Amino acid sequence: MMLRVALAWQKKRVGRMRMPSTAARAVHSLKDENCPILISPSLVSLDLPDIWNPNSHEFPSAHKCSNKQNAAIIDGKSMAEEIMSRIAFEVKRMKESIGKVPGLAVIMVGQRRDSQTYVRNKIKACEEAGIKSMMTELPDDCKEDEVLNALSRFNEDPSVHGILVQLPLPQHLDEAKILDVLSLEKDVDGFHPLNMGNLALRGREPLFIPCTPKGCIELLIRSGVEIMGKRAVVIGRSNIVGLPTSLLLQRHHATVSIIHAFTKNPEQITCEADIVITAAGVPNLVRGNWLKPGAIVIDVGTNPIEDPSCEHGYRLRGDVFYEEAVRVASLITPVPGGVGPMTIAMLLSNTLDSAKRAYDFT
Ligand SMILES: NC(=O)C1=CN([C@@H]2O[C@H](COP(=O)(O)OP(=O)(O)OC[C@H]3O[C@@H](n4cnc5c(N)ncnc54)[C@H](OP(=O)(O)O)[C@@H]3O)[C@@H](O)[C@H]2O)C=CC1
Ligand SMILES: Nc1nc(=O)c2c([nH]1)NC[C@@H]1CN(c3ccc(C(=O)N[C@@H](CCC(=O)O)C(=O)O)cc3)C=[N+]21
Repeated sequence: MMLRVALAWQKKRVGRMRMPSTAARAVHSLKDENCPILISPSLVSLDLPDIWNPNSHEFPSAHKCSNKQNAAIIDGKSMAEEIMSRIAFEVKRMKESIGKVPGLAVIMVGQRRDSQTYVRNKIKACEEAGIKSMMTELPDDCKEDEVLNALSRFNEDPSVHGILVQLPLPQHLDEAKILDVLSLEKDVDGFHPLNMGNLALRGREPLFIPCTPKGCIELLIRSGVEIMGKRAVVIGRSNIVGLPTSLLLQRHHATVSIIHAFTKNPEQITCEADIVITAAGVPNLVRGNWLKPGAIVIDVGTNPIEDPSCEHGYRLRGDVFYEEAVRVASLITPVPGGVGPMTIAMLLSNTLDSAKRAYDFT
């Protein structure tokens, strides 16, 4: 039987037809609620692991490989919707109380189709939450100075609280130089070297945690998974996903192994993991026999596979061979509908936090 891990109240929402968006719809129902938007604890509290004890996910002891689907599906889409509703509520409260709303600026260079889709999704999510969004689009062959100028304008604009430079940038642009210029206080992606460094250093706290890793942790915690003491494997070590995910898992006291393109026998390492987070960009890389029975699998991979029968001529596939993995794992995220929507929710959450910090609004 397929189980869906989602929040029960989501199904009970009323007034679906009248409100324009999911986020706006739930604003009314949240008026009296006073709980935090995200469940993951702040990094400061992680220095005191014994005070934090979430409900623990039970790992099945028996080997459960069969033809049946065993894993519960982590419903990232509805978890993200729930978070977005709370963000929309907070944005409304901010607007009513100080007459300001958070602002997110996006810089996009070039015409990559996947980047256009992601950016469009992010801007739509901002609209739904009442966050102001701005976008600068530059041509593929633009000069580095044009990007830096756009960045400086957003750095200085007090109505902008978050800046996102959509990656990857075209080859001729120096990504490191551009990210260095991004104001630390507006780095809602968490990619600035100081934010990344502070994520890595014990006793320090970054201003922002990168959205995809933060979304992965939030998915785990919302699904009742205890991370502390678990063996985790991260596949991929990129600056935007793999590396910060492994750092964040360590902050949560997991024992972390990192697999990359030069790792020998990755399946032997993955087989020992309680939690597997994949971000390799290789469709179907992780087969069912790479997984320990009962493992928890978070699939970040979002890989387009040509398919003329689909609306856009392609469909999305994760890094995990889903049909096999679902028979071995105990919990798994789908693609689409898993990490992707959560990444966007975390971006909006970081932008809201940034605006609250800028206006000293609690
Ligand atoms: N859902 C979401 O929110 C997001 C999804 N993504 C998706 O996640 C995936 C990864 O993205 P990103 O981190 O930017 O990708 P990168 O290409 O920057 O990094 C890929 C990483 O995977 C490693 N790798 C590549 N092939 C293999 C292999 N065969 N075995 C083991 N490791 C391998 C690489 O190793 P090495 O370092 O040795 O080269 C590298 O560290 C993509 O599918 C992307 O679309 C990305 C961001 C957000
Ligand atoms: N500065 C920067 N920050 C990023 O966070 C960043 C980036 N650059 N470059 C590219 C990657 C990729 N990424 C995704 C975001 C949402 C989905 C997402 O919403 N996916 C949907 C499907 C979307 C679709 O249908 O195409 C899902 O999985 O359900 C996917 C991928 C953020 N990235």
